[in-house]
Amino acid sequence: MTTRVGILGATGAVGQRLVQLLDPHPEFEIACVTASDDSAGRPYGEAANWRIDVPMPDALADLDVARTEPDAIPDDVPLLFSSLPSAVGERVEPPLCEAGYVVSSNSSNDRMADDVPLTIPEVNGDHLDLIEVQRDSRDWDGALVKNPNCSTITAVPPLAALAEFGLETAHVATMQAVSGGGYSGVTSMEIIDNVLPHIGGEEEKVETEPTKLLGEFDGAEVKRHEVDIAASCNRVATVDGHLESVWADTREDITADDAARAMRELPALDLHSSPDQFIEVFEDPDRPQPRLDRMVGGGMSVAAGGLRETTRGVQFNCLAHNTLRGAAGASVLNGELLVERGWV
Ligand SMILES: NC(=O)C1=CN([C@@H]2O[C@H](COP(=O)(O)OP(=O)(O)OC[C@H]3O[C@@H](n4cnc5c(N)ncnc54)[C@H](OP(=O)(O)O)[C@@H]3O)[C@@H](O)[C@H]2O)C=CC1
Ligand SMILES: N[C@@H](CC(=O)OP(=O)(O)O)C(=O)O
Repeated sequence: MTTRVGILGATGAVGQRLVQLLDPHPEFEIACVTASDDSAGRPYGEAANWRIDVPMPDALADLDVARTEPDAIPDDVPLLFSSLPSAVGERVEPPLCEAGYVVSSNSSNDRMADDVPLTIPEVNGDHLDLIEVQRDSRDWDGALVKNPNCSTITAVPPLAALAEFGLETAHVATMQAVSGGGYSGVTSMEIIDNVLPHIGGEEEKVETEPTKLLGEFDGAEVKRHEVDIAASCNRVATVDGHLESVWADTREDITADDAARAMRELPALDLHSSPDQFIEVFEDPDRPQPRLDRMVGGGMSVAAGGLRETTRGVQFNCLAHNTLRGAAGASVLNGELLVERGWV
């Protein structure tokens, strides 16, 4: 049996990726797409300025875009995937949850709220049980679940693998693709022949979101992990795929081989969008690279490489496709887990 789903912000960069992933999905059926009032009432094929490298699904082109509010969304669509600007998400997601919809959201609003699960299914899928606490405290029939920032999603899986060695601190320097800023986020005059050494708010997210993701849920709250993270976030002239250099310090002695083994052994899940190998570890020191490796595991694996020992731990590079594993794919995976665990 398929679950009817809606996509909020379906005309945007991440929304189009959601359409790409959900249209052929065997467990979900796209029943509703929403966007701003400028797009509402128009067929999706006309409202969406389609820019990804697969054709727009025929079935979507004639579907009318709905307004992004509870009254405009059919009652028999229990699960909504949200890729709205965060200020819009902050305003519209809670009323939708109150109205009974389960919202799997990419947007950064409410990620760090104590009663909102922030999940990467392979790392902390058990945090979904926080929905019980959320429903009690907010008196909602629906639920709000978030996936992390795309740079956070890239660094956290390898760090989760290193947790067994007593992860104490991490320094992260990102090289982020232009698609992370959305279609009109970075102009060609800004980025060609250039690197932009600042992405507003990104460093704070990379420094704080991992403490929640790597934290322990005790049935009532998530006890934050004590890892101390410092980040420097940079925009580079790649289209897709965030590459990051990470220095991780551990309490216990660790070799590069120990780290590679721990990363390779972090289990994948058996969900439709799960890659076979969650972290793909490269031996070749000049991999992973964005153009060559962003599609490992269908764009859903995290790639790591360049592992070497330092005086206090290990250094490595890691990479994930920012609009697949880092955004739309992350939300779809959360949606699959929500259904599997009976929250939808
Ligand atoms: N790009 C990326 O790699 C990542 C993005 N994200 C997050 O995902 C979200 C979407 O990003 P992205 O797709 O790049 O953004 P876009 O600007 O490309 O798309 C925004 C979407 O939201 C809709 N929208 C805008 N304003 C409103 C409104 N007032 N009411 C209802 N709908 C509205 C737009 O509709 P319309 O077309 O009608 O304007 C469009 O569908 C953001 O929160 C972003 O931070 C997260 C991780 C990675
Ligand atoms: N800021 C990220 C993308 C993004 O939208 O992040 P967030 O989901 O935290 O707002 C980037 O530019 O690559």
